[in-house]
Amino acid sequence: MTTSAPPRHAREPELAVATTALRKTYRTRKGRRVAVEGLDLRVPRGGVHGFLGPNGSGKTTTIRMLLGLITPDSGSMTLFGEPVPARLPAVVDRVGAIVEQPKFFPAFTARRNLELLAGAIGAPSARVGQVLEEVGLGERGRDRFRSYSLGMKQRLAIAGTLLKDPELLIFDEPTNGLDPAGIHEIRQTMRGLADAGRTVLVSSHILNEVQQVADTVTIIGRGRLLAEGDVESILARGGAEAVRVRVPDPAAAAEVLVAAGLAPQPGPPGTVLVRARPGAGPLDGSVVTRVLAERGIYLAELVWQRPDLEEVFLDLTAAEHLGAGAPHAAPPPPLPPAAAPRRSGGDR
Ligand SMILES: Nc1ncnc2c1ncn2[C@@H]1O[C@H](COP(=O)(O)OP(=O)(O)OP(=O)(O)O)[C@@H](O)[C@H]1O
Repeated sequence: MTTSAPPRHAREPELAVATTALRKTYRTRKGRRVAVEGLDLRVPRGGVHGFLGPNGSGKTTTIRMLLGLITPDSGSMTLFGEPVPARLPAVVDRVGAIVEQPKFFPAFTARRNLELLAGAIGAPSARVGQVLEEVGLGERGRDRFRSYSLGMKQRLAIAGTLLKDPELLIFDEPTNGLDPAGIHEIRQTMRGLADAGRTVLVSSHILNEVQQVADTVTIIGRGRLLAEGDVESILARGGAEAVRVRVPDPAAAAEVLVAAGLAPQPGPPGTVLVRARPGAGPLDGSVVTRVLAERGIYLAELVWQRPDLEEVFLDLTAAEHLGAGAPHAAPPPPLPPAAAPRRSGGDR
């Protein structure tokens, strides 16, 4: 840890989590492997913050450093404006985390498992019923753990993190191994926790999965920051919207569209994807229909396609490889001040 200069975020208590120039390398047989490289992470208080990046991009390493489980090589970190790990004992009760799967006794009921956990961590046993309700397991608390679905097991793990009533929850890949129904349950649970005023920091390598529930996100690649901000503005940076048109002869349609100054690409069979040329302003769907109709090509279907976070990530990493959009050369737009914009509703 650097100690010379005070960390830039140390007095930003509106941020639940902040890291500055965080770096971590691991010693391997082939030398040092950089896991996290100069990472600035800023998680506003309130809402769901997606911490996104492909496998091996440094998410778990960052989370483990925040929780004091491993030590950074350099850089600084704060939780609620308090420098960690130095002040971790002062803030640890405000943080609940799932980094590895907690162990529960299969033959005991969910309620009994949580009572044992509460006793072990010094949480009041009266919280057990409340946290079961909070994760939607109030009706199933008397069932044995082994009878639970994977989604319910994961919700029970989340219930365990709530026993001390923390303000910040950190979940590392909580939907790994879950089926769509389980993923839906966890998303709804995270949304509910955020809507109740908590901050949820959730990591995932499936960007689009978190896109549906996150208010703000940080996207990393190879340990470096690629983008941060609210989901809408990151999607807006992700390149032009496109329309997908279904036509009898996609090749003929593509020629017409090129001649009209548009940028067609092959789409799924029988379709063409059309984007505006870079710098040509937003795409106008009526122009697409008109230029094709003028040449006797009539659309069977026109569908707007918005970029998603996966596409934004691919664009960002492609730009990085070309050296055009190196992550620190063009800093991302700042996060909105204080709490992230809230979205109402459950699963999205
Ligand atoms: N204990 C370790 N020793 C050596 N290298 C490690 C160790 N832990 C992680 N790494 C390496 O550090 C890099 C970042 O790993 P990390 O687990 O933090 O990424 P991640 O984004 O959480 O990935 P995943 O989604 O697969 O968990 C990877 O290249 C990984 O192989």
